[in-house]
Amino acid sequence: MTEFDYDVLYLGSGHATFDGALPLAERGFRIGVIEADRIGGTCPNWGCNAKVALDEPVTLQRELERMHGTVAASGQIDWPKNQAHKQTVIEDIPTGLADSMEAAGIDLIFGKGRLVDAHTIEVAGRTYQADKLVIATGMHPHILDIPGKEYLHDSTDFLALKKMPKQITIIGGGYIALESATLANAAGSDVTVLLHHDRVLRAFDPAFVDLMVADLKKRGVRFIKSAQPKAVTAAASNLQVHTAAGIVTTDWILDASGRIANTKGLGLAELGIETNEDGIVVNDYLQTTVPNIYASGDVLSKDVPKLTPTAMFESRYLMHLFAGDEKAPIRYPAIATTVFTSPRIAQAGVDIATAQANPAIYRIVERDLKQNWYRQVSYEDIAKVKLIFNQQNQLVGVTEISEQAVDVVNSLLPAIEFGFTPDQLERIINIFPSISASAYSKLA
Ligand SMILES: Cc1cc2nc3c(=O)[nH]c(=O)nc-3n(C[C@H](O)[C@H](O)[C@H](O)COP(=O)(O)OP(=O)(O)OC[C@H]3O[C@@H](n4cnc5c(N)ncnc54)[C@H](O)[C@@H]3O)c2cc1C
Ligand SMILES: NC(=O)c1ccc[n+]([C@@H]2O[C@H](COP(=O)([O-])OP(=O)(O)OC[C@H]3O[C@@H](n4cnc5c(N)ncnc54)[C@H](O)[C@@H]3O)[C@@H](O)[C@H]2O)c1
Repeated sequence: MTEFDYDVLYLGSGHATFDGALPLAERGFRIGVIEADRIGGTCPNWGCNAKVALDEPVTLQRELERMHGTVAASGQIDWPKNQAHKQTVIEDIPTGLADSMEAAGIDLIFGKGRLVDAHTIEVAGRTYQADKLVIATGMHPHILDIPGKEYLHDSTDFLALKKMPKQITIIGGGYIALESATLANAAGSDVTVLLHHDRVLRAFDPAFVDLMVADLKKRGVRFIKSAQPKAVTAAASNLQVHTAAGIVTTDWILDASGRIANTKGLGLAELGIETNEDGIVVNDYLQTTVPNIYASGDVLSKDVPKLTPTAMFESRYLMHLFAGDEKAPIRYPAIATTVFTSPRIAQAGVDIATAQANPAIYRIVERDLKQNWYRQVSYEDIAKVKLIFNQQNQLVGVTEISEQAVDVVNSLLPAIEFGFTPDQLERIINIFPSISASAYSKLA
C-alpha cells in the first residue's frame, strides 16, 4: 500500500464522504478528500440545512394561525431577515467540517478532480494516488432545455433569494417544488406550480398528498396540470412561460424538474466504469465495475431514496468495509423520509402502495389524529396516520400527514427497523404527554 499517497481518496466532500472518511482517518487510515466547491456538499450549503432554516418561520406562522388568536402576532414573514438568519446558521458549517477533517489528519485538496487510471485522480495538473477511490460527486439540478432557459433558476438560487418575488412559477411536482411552493406562499408570494402530468410527490401516499395539495390551494397556490413548459419569453416587466396548458405570467421561475448524477467529465467511461441515467452502477458492496473504485451517495444508481441519511449510511458502510470490520453486502435499514411542507408528510418502512397491493400480508390501520387529545392541544386539524402491520402484528411501516409527522415517524423507526413484538411495544414507556407517547399509544 505504501506506493500510494493515500489508502482512500474521496472525490467530493458531502455526506457520502465525510461521515465515513472522518472515522476512517481517526482509525489511522491515510485519507485525501477532493472538493471542487464548498466543503460539505449540497446538504449543508444548498440543501437540507438552508431549507429547514428558512422554513422555521413557516412552522411558527402555521402554529400561530392554528392557535386562533391565543397568542397575538401577525405571523408575517420578514424574508430578508429570514434569509440573513439562515445564512448565519449555515455559513460556518464548511469551515467546521474542514477543521474536523484536517484535525483527523485528512488532506483536503481543492479543485475539480478527474480519474486518470484505477488508482489516480488528477486535480489542476497534479496527480494523487490511492489504493481505493470513492466517487461521491452527488447530483446537480436538471434545467429544461427550452428557448429562454436562461430565465430559469434552480433550488440554490431559490434558497439564496434576498427578496421574495411577488409572483413565482415553479416547474415540477417533487420534493423541491412542493417545499419551495410552501415557503414562497407563506412568505407572501403568488405561487403557480406547473405539473408535467397530473400528480405530485409520487413516492408518497396519494390520499395524504391530496390533503396537503388541497391545503396549499386554499392558501392560494395554483396547480396547473399537463403544463409542460415549451419556452420562456421576457415581457416589459415580467416573464411569460409558454406551456402546453397556456401562458403563465410571472416574476421569477424555479425549475425543480429533478436532479442529475454528476458522472460527466470524471473519466468514468475511459476506465470502463458503468453508468446509467440514474448514476454510477455498483454491486452490493458499492463497488463499481473497477474493483478498487467505489461510489457513495447521490451519484449512485440505486433503488433507495437519494437522501442525506442514505449517503451517511453508505459512507459509514464503506468505512467499515475498508477497515475490515464489515464483510457482508450493504443492507439498507428502513429509511425515513419527509417532505418539509406544512403539514409535513413523513413515512418509513413498507409504503401504502405495497401494503394495499398485498392485503394477505399487510394490515393497514388508519387513524384520524384530530380525535387525539394531544393533537388538540396544538389545534392540529390536518393530521392522519396510517400504520402498517404484518401478520405477526409487528409494525412494518408508517406514513403520517401532520405538523409533527417527522417526530412521529422518527420515534416509531426503531419499532419498524428492529421488528418490536407486541410484548416489546408494551415495554416502551415514553415521557407523557409527548408526541412519542402519542405515537406509541394503542400500537401493541
Ligand atoms: C434543495 C435541496 C433540499 C434537500 N433537502 C433534503 C432534506 O431535507 N433531507 C434530506 O435527507 N436530503 C435532502 N436533500 C438531498 C441531500 O442534499 C443529498 O441527498 C445529499 O447532499 C447527498 O450527499 P452526497 O455527498 O452524495 O452529494 P453532495 O452533497 O452533492 O456532495 C457532492 C460533492 O462533490 C463535489 N464534486 C462534484 N464533482 C466533483 C469533482 N469532479 N471534483 C471535486 N468535487 C466534486 C460537489 O462540489 C459536492 O460538494 C436536499 C437536496 C436539495 C438540492
Ligand atoms: N425533504 C427531502 O428529503 C428532500 C428535499 C429536497 C430534495 N430532496 C432530494 O433531492 C432530489 C431532487 O429533488 P427534486 O424535487 O428536484 O426531484 P424529484 O425527482 O423529487 O421531482 C422532480 C419533479 O420534476 C418533474 N419533471 C421531471 N421532468 C420534467 C420535465 N421535463 N418537465 C417538467 N417537470 C418535470 C417530475 O414529474 C417530478 O415531479 C430527490 O432525490 C430528493 O430525494 C429531498
